[in-house]
Formats: sequence, C-alpha cells, structure tokens
Amino acid sequence: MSEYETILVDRPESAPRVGLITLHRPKALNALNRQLMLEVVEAATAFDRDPEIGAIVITGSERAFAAGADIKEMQPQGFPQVYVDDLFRDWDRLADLRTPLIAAVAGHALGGGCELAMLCDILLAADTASFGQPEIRLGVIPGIGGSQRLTRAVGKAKAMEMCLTGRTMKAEEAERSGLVSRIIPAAELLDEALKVAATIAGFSAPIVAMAKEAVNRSYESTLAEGIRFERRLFHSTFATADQKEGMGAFVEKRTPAFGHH
Ligand SMILES: CC(C)(O)CC(=O)SCCNC(=O)CCNC(=O)[C@H](O)C(C)(C)COP(=O)(O)OP(=O)(O)OC[C@H]1O[C@@H](n2cnc3c(N)ncnc32)[C@H](O)[C@@H]1OP(=O)(O)O
Repeated sequence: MSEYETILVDRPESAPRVGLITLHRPKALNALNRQLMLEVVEAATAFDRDPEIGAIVITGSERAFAAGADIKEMQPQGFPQVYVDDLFRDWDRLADLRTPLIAAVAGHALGGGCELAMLCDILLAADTASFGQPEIRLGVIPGIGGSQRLTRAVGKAKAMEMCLTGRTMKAEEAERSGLVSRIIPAAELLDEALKVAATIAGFSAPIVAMAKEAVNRSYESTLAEGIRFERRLFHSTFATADQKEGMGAFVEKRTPAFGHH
C-alpha cells in the first residue's frame, strides 16, 4: 500500500480523486516524530502536485489521531539544536498546499496532533475525539501554531484556558466552539470524510483552490482587504473554462463536467 514507515498512503477506489494519509505508529498513539512528520509532509506535497488528486484526507486510528509531538524524541534536545534546526518548521509546508486537506479525527488529538488537525482546512470529529494543547504540563508551549490557530478557531477565552491549564475539549464542545465542522459516529468517520473529500474533488480544482485561498485570506487581512481580494478572485473565475461549464450546465439543466481548467 505504501513505501512509508509511519504512515499509510492510499487512493481509495470509493473516493475518486482523493488521497488518503493514515498516521500509523500504533504503539506510540501516532506521536509525531521527525520521520512521521516528514512522511506526512512529503505524501501531502506529492498529492498536492498530482493533477489527479483534488482533496486529501488525513486520519489516525480509533484511539488517537495523534497524541502530540514525540516527547521522547524532544526530551534530550537543547535550545541550540531546536533553534538552528527550526524544529517543526517543515509543518508550515502543509499550510501552503493548494489542495484542500480534511482531518478525520478520532480519539486523542493533543498538542501537535491538535495542531496538525488545525492545519487542515476541514476538521471532522468522531464522537470519541478530544482536542487539547497540554504542552504546559511538559514545561513548553505549543510550537506548531496551536496558540494561534486555536485562538482564531475557538476564541481567546477557551484557547487561553486550554493552553494555560492543558484542559482537553471533547467532540461536542469542539463542535459548539467552532473548532470542528461536524461530529460523526466513530464507525462512519472515515467513509464520511472520504465522501466530503470526493465531493470537493469533483468540483473544478482551480476554483476550489481559489475558494480555499479566499477563506484563508480572512485570517490575515482586514475585512475590507479580504473582500477586495475575494472580489478579484471571483472576477478571475470568469477566465476559466470551468466557470463556463458550471454556469452553462445550470442553464442547460445538466450535471457539469469540470475539466479543472
Ligand atoms: C508540537 C508541540 C510543540 O506543540 C509539542 C507537543 O505536541 S508536546 C506533546 C503533547 N502531547 C501530550 O502531552 C500527550 C502525551 N500523551 C498522553 O498524555 C497519554 O499518552 C494519553 C492521554 C494520550 C493516552 O494515555 P494512555 O491511554 O494511558 O496511553 P499511554 O500508555 O500513555 O500511551 C501509550 C504509548 O504511547 C506513548 N505516547 C503517547 N503519547 C506520546 C507522545 N506525545 N510522545 C511519545 N510517546 C507517546 C506512551 O509513552 C506509551 O508508550 P510506552 O511508554 O508504553 O512505550
């Protein structure tokens, strides 16, 4: 199924144009060591470059999406090493991908696990999922964007409490707070995530990329700048064949066949 050591990579037949990455370090609850991290980034980048892939699902096991960065690997490291290596910088590459990433989260999503889920564009949670930034208990703080993305997702009050006390959030609270888009029974999580991914992958790839970029821009700009950016992207959709196809299909009362250009 895959040439990787700590992840499984697949193109499920049931979900056309979808790439699936499954974290697979069962004995360590998918703790994110350097190897796993590189493999995820490489596999996601390879899918992103593949014109036959229109959405990517990242998932873990029933017990853990990921229980955080690998504490045993980090424990002996010193400041000069983590600073010079710019530890965790590689994860930023996921945020630059054009292809939508969907996190299908069951069980623990803690520390770097929660941060990996938040690096994805859509978070779907099993009813067994729990989210947290427990780094404070280890004498560190989040290092893959947790303090920033969690705050934007759930607001300062909850993010501050979670980062300062290490309290975890169960799926229901995560949905109520806007961290996850939906809760799904654990047994159906992966199928549902693949369905969502296949729906996205069926739309025009360049238009999907523009929609993703427009939503993400709202994180980084004022409302007025964001609206101007969205308007320009909207105008540029009219330069694509897929705009002609999508609107033409509506007018002609048929299903559109997007060519992804
Ligand atoms: C990226 C940054 C900068 O933000 C930093 C981080 O991510 S720091 C890590 C944050 N995560 C945590 O602090 C969670 C640590 N894990 C736990 O608290 C518990 O394992 C648990 C609550 C998730 C599950 O508990 P339990 O069911 O009792 O299982 P365990 O026996 O504890 O774990 C099984 C096995 O997995 C190993 N494990 C778990 N998490 C990690 C981890 N983050 N790094 C390395 N190894 C981990 C655990 O040690 C066990 O293995 P053995 O020791 O039995 O070989």
